[in-house]
Amino acid sequence: MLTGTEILTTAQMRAIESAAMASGEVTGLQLMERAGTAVAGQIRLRWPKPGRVTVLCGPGNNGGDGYVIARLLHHAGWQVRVLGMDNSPGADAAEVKRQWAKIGPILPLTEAELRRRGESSDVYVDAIFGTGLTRAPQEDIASILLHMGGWGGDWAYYRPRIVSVDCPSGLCLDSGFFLGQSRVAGDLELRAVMTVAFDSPKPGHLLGLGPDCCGRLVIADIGLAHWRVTQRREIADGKALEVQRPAALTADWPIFDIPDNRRFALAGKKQAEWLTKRHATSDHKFGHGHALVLAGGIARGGAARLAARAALRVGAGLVTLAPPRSAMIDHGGPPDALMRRGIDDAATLDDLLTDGRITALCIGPGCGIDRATALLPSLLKSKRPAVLDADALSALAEIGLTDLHQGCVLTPHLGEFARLFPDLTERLGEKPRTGPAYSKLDAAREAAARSGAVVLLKGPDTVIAAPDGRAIIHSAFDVPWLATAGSGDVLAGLITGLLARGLPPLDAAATGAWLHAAAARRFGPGLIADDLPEQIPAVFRDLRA
Ligand SMILES: NC(=O)C1=CN([C@@H]2O[C@H](COP(=O)(O)OP(=O)(O)OC[C@H]3O[C@@H](n4cnc5c(N)ncnc54)[C@H](O)[C@@H]3O)[C@@H](O)[C@H]2O)[C@@H](O)CC1
Ligand SMILES: [K+]
Repeated sequence: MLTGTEILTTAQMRAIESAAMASGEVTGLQLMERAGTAVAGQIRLRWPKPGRVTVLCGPGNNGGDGYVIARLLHHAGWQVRVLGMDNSPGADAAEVKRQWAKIGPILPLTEAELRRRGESSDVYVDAIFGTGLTRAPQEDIASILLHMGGWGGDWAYYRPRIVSVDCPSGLCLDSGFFLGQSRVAGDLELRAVMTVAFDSPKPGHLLGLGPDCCGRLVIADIGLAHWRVTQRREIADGKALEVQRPAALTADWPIFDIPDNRRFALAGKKQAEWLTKRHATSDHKFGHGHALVLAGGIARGGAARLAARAALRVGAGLVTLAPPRSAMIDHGGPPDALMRRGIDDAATLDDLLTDGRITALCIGPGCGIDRATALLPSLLKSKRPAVLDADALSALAEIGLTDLHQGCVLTPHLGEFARLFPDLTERLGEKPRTGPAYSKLDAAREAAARSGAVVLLKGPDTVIAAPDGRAIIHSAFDVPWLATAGSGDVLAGLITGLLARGLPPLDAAATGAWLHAAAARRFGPGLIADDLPEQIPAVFRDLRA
């Protein structure tokens, strides 16, 4: 598989930091100095004219970064006010706290102090909690965070400039949820205009409420790459994660600014590029695969035709639409490039699947649950790569997961996922109280391991997981207009077309998700699902340019 950008859990990040410090080549204090320097540098880049800044420092090393930032901004001419805690932090944070104390006072970290009249600031640096958050904030800190959360709801046209160090405090960086708060967005999550995190993105920057609350995400290199590479082989579960991001960057949505100008490789995008350039092993249409899309009865044609059209557009050599014979007339609409074949029952499907040139199947969109239930056993028995979507997922919830195989891609939204994996959904719905909180990534991985299939769990934060533990996060919070009727049918068709062309299931799912969002991004608001397949040629053309 082509590699994308690695993301690290908080435990993995700690392991890398420990390895770096144990090597004797770098100290914790140096890392803290680099982290603080990166944040102060980003603040000065964004707001070159020194102003008034309040730095809120928590009890641990995140707070330590805050004291470094306070000192550096002070030396750069900013008027700095520091709010901190009366605790004994670790040696590194204690040292930078001492250094700050020689420059200025440390006022109490309380809501009253934060709100003191006449003390408003141009920028607030949130260095309260980072990767060390283990439980919901309490008392004074909870009320500060709640107060700052109230500064920036969705409809606030002026967001005070909160810059978060590593993450908005209270956010669990493994799950993207705020500990002690509901998983649904409210008005009280702390929303930063910019978050500067270190070395690699964490799952919480990309999942759940993270993308909205982090604001612009800057990943600062603090010199840990060497240990990341060596530790990668040793990371306990050995499972690399990858991340994709929108190609078109929009302000205040996740952006990865890499100080050393490394390019972030995008798993799905790289594969899409490869698809546009690859030399087919054969110029014959069968060299590009043959996808079979099982359709439903009368008046259910649209969904399957959307999927079939997407499979054609993504480059499957042939696509056959297979409704029951009685509904053939209803499925006669465009595109004319589609072939049609009536399939009434499992025996006819068995017959058809003796043709080895059919390289991928799609079942679910507009299929009807009864028909999906009747045809699924034949489809699964054929061991052919297949996308199971919509009605096929409901059917699967009835007949069980036992016959799934590695060539299957399940594409549930959260509701369908709940029918298939009720226990995982229940865990995903619980209020997160302790970190690391159970995440969408955990749920998708468990579902893939349990079912033996690739699971693509939809949403603006789509998670794609394979049974062997590999996982990909595809964040597309910038295209809310993709949530439109029929959009999922198109995604199923894109993945089917890519499977038909021979992509392995995890790659096909990741590339399909990437193309799907890229098509929506290229069209813009006002999109209906019919527009999506029509954008695919333009997306491919852009990739070739
Ligand atoms: N470890 C390192 O080498 C580096 C760490 N860095 C910074 O250090 C941060 C991690 O530091 P820490 O591990 O000290 O953790 P944090 O500073 O994120 O957490 C602070 C401390 O608060 C305690 N705590 C957790 N939840 C709490 C709650 N609800 N109420 C009260 N106390 C709570 C924890 O036990 C922890 O000791 C990173 O996010 C990053 O900002 C950077 O300086 C770069 C280098
Ligand atoms: K923070």
